Amino acid sequence: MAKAYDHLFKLLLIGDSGVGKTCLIIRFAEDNFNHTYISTIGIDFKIRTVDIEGKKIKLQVWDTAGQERFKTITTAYYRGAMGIILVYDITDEKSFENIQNWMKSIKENASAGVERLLLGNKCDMEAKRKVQKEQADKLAREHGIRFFETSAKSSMNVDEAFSSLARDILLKSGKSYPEYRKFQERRTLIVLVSGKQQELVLFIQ
Ligand SMILES: Nc1nc2c(ncn2[C@@H]2O[C@H](COP(=O)(O)OP(=O)(O)OP(=O)(O)O)[C@@H](O)[C@H]2O)c(=O)[nH]1
Repeated sequence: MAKAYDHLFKLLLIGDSGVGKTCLIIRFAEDNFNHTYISTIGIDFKIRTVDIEGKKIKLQVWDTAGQERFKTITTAYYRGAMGIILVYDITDEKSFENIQNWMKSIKENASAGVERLLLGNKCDMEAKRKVQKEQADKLAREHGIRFFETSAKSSMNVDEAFSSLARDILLKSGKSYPEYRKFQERRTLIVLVSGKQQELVLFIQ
């Protein structure tokens, strides 16, 4: 039987508790929204397949708990992610300041070369805005990553954000390893060669 997708990309959402990570994933995967706040315990994932550049991309989107007490569990999932979405809440300045710490956590725990994306969520709450778009634009430019303001409630920019990350991963994998495009999945392992850390990339058919 033919495979239902051409590529499988694993994405991960991180950011402070309550910024809307779960709601963004539910909006993206199920086109739904709920006002009730149930804090994520540990980790969970949802799946949606999207069409990008004529390819079927299956996105496995992992949702992490923002609470500090789950940090050991959640950082263990960074290594397997090909794309990491950093989320803050535009009405919560602290969640924006903490993006620097989440960036640090990526550096310490994720694979080198992981694609990153910055999202300022809850942009439907303009009256309560605390973080200006220009501040986040500047931060994203400093880190060389894309930035969107989103609303899981109104669905503004949600599909666009996930698709742009998937497109960047697709382009990157095609550029770096053009002869391996036909393979379905890419896994990166960190191995020690003569005491030095090296990336070993496996292509799975
Ligand atoms: N107005 C508005 N509210 C939102 C939006 N996204 C999420 N919320 C609300 O914010 C609260 C927290 O959302 P969650 O998605 O559970 O937050 P989280 O980041 O997953 O939180 P943790 O699981 O604790 O890390 C809920 O009450 C949501 O209804 C949005 O775009 N706009």
